[in-house]
Amino acid sequence: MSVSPPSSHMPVVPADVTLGAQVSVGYSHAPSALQVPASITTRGSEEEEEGNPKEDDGELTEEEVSGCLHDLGPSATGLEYTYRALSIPGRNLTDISLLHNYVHLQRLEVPHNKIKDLSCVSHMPYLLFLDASHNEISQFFGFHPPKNLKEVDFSYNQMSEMKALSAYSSLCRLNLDHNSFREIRGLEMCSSLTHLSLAHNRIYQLKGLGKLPLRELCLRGNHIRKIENIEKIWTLQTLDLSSNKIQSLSGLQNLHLLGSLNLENNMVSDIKEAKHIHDLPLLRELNLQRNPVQDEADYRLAAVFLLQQLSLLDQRDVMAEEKVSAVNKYDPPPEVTAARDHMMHAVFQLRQPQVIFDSTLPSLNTPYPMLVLAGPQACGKRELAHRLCHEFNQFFAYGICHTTRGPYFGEEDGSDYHYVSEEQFHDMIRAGKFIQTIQYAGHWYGLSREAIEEVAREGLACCVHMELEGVLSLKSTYFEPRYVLLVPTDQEKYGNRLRRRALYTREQMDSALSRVDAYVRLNREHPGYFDNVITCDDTVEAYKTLCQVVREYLGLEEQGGGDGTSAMPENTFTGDSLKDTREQSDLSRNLYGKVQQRLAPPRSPAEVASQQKRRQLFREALTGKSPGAYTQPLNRVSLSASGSTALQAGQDPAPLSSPPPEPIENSRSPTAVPPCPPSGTAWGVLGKGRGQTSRPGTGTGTRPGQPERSHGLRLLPPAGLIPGVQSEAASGRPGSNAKPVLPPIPSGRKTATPNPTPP
Ligand SMILES: Nc1ncnc2c1ncn2[C@@H]1O[C@H](COP(=O)(O)OP(=O)(O)OP(=O)(O)O)[C@@H](O)[C@H]1O
Repeated sequence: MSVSPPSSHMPVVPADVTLGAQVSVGYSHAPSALQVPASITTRGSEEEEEGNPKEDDGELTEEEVSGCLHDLGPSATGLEYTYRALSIPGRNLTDISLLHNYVHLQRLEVPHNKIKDLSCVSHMPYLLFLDASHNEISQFFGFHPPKNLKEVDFSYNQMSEMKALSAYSSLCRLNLDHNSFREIRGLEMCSSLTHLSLAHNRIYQLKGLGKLPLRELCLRGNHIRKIENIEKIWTLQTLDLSSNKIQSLSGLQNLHLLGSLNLENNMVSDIKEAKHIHDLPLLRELNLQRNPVQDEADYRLAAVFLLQQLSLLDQRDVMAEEKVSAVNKYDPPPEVTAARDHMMHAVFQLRQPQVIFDSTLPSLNTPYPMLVLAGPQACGKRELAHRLCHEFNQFFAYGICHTTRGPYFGEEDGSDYHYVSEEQFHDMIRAGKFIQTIQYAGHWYGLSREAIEEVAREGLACCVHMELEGVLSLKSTYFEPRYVLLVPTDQEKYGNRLRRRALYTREQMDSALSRVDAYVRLNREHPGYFDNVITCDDTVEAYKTLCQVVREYLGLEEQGGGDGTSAMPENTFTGDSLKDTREQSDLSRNLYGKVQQRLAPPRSPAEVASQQKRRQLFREALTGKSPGAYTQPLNRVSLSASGSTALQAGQDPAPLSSPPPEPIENSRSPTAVPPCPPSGTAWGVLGKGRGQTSRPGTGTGTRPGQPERSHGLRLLPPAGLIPGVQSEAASGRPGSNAKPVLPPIPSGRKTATPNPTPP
């Protein structure tokens, strides 16, 4: 250990004499902790030795000091070794004036005494840390400022007024808890102040903090009603405003570094206040205990939802499951919405008497063909759907959804939508009428079974447009449409289109714009989720591409056709002759099959193999030895349909071998679909088409030369008439007798064909 050279003015006191066990190594020109006159420093011990203990008059003695010095090291000037810290807690000291001699002290701790006067600190220019808490000090910083003073604890004193601390530019931490301050002031120049605590004072207003570089601010237990004047304290990380009278969290929104906020025991009553701290990315801890907001139903879930960045709420960890539940409750992602939607409709359907939707039942071979145009609102998909259905009216018809929104100008009921009241819509949900629904921009939209069935009965593929959730929900059903995503890539153009419509609020437009990302993301993360993606910044271009895509689906290019109509030059069915009927049926069956095949999503090799196997089995059954074998598969098909119907009525399904009933006039009700007659002798039965209902995009009216379809029943040529029809047709629709004998396309779909003579 190096020792300072002895001074000529003042001898160094040997340690064992002056300071007992403490080592004396110091030297200074000014009196310091170590340069204590021996005569003084030994006084206490002499008195004790004489059995004359010093009276406790609250005056600090050299002896006490010598026993409480610590932290030996180089002085601030670096010229000598000194004790740099003095700690004398809880001695009932009232007078510490003696300490003015201890100029080298860097740390002074005199808590839990009865000190009123701290003027001795004026002589400690190197003081860095001062703890004078739990005393009786009434004067705020009543000493000349030690230039480098960094930390001061004046908590539990009797101070009531703050004064300017402009000379305390090094002050980092200031604890003024449990005093009687009413106002914060004088701190503006404390350019290093990072920690300030003024808990349990009488402060009624948040002010005087200017742009202090505070990282921690505690104002617990005051009378503050409003969070104000701290928006510029961008450095703030921890804020304790508990036990005040705060109602709103407004004023916190700019504190982007805030990580912990304690508002326990305040008057926050609305969880919506969380919006003010919603965007604070680093906020991890929030305490709102003992606020009226705690009484709100689902308070915690709502808070977790609004403040998903939190890891600790009301002193309880925020679990991952809580976050998931909260998000699913308040802003379910599309897949959750869709899953719920699907579950709801599945349950409501199950609760209804079983109905056979014969035209759209899933098929062993290919599913009912559908085309779904998906994309954000106003991307043009509705218009494209209409145009497509118009141009390709031999293949597609527009599936009319139901909605609770009112018609826009020019919209007619049954054209774009069926407009229904909210009550009607919910009645339909409860009646299990919908395949899927969506709540969008405050309105309900739903695709009903009947809407699809209506199109299917006409032998057409159903074309619908919908939002993402609709797609997700539809994917859970047995329908397997082709999905075409129409996505705007030019945000400005899309925004302009939304604006031009003058139908949407600002929020709706923002929401539509923001949803574009969801489509893009889904498409990126799940390649193949959509069968085609078409950019729709330019509607004309988008339509051209869509037509191209659809032609490819339909294989119309192969047939040398340009558009849908020209693709079928032979499409001249008159209905006059059996030959015509056969040819037309063959053609339309092929076309329909094509629509079906093309619109059905591609199958995996395993699926194809399985399908072939089933076909093979079916063929074997068809070419069986017994004469009845020919008709059995179809009978079985029809029986399964009618069996369901019979079961519903509490009857036994008809046995496979029993002769099928005569075809009956079809009613609109799918339950009325009769069992199929033996295919060798009878015709398949389809439900009633839309008849004369005018519908955009589908073409209306009866073709010249065709009989008016008054009964809504369509009979088709027996499958056996055309080579290969039986197996193809029959195998196509187990569980339904309708699909194998779908009507001719296009002309046959509008009218019933005459009942041909069975072979
Ligand atoms: N059954 C449904 N399922 C899912 N989404 C649907 C359904 N029916 C309609 N939608 C979609 O709901 C959104 C709102 O429909 P609406 O007709 O009110 O909007 P719009 O302003 O006319 O826009 P668009 O021109 O896209 O139809 C549209 O994106 C539409 O495609």
